Amino acid sequence: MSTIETPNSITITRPDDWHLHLRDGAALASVLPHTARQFARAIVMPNLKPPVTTTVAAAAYRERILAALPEGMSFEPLMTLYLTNNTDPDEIRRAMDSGFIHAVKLYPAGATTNSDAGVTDLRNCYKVLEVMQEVGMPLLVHGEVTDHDIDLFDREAVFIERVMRPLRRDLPALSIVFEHITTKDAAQYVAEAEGPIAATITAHHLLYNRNEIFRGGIRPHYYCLPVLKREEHRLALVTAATSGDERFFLGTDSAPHAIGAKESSCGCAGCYTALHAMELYTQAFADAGALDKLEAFASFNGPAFYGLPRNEGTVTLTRESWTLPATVPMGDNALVPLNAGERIDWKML
Ligand SMILES: NC(=O)N[C@@H](CC(=O)O)C(=O)O
Ligand SMILES: [Zn+2]
Ligand SMILES: [Zn+2]
Repeated sequence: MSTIETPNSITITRPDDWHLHLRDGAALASVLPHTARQFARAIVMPNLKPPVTTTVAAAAYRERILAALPEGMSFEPLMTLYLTNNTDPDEIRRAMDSGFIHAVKLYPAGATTNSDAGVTDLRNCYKVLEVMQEVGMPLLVHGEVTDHDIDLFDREAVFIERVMRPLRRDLPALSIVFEHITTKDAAQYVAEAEGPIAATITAHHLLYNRNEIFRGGIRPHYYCLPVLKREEHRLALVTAATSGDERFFLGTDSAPHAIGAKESSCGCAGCYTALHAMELYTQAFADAGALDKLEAFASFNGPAFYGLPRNEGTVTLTRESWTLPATVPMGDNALVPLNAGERIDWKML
């Protein structure tokens, strides 16, 4: 696997997205080609309504994804199950045996979009987590506490102390991905922890701090959860992503919401980056003078953690300015991508 790198062009092994929302139905059909153009595979989040809680439901969802894939495009959905207070330990064995389910997702109840069916107390799930540890099924974590007395910007740091440390003390061999980390606390925790732990990092958390949500007015398309943090946290994430540490890998958390659900008096959380994810990551790595570290982050570290082969083939990004559309179709509605109407400096061929 060779990396051909010049300041104006980079060719890397075809990357994967280790954290993605594809939704369902007409929305799925609209957004899937964007991801399939950029990535060979993606870990598909199970927070549908109702959530994907069984192997049977995940199999049906996987078929709907494959049926929505345009002719001539190749893409492999890596399915996940949504953990609830009532998940049956036997469901984990069925999921493992399926071969197409690669992880189980923990949403603390009320933490984010479609998390109402999530876990209210992780102690309800210990039998399930023990089976996951035994069979080698990774746990993916939306790492925020939801208690109302915790400041929104502290939710991830508090999660480390209250949930992550006790969980990993009790189940030290359970593989865990700390999803979409947003703080220096989480980056440091993952870098220093013992045992099988990794983290995904989004492009928007590498490029923006929380000022972006308020630049010249309130900008709902920059609102996601966990919310953008202070500059010192962004810098820590850039350091982690570009460090070469194989525990950190790419997960866009691209999260499509119809325009009206975002531009609202109570707008949904989620940034849509599936259209231009690799361009954004390349920008972040170029800004850090670390283009030589992009391939490991985007194409090697994720498969190594999940025990999957690296992809065949390559993609090339060149330094070429283009303008993001103002909107893109989403079923018979539309969504506003991150950076809508703005110029960006890299282009995937
Ligand atoms: N990241 C988000 O802000 N939103 C995600 C849910 C999630 O990943 O927490 C969504 O499904 O819309
Ligand atoms: Zn999340
Ligand atoms: Zn997500």
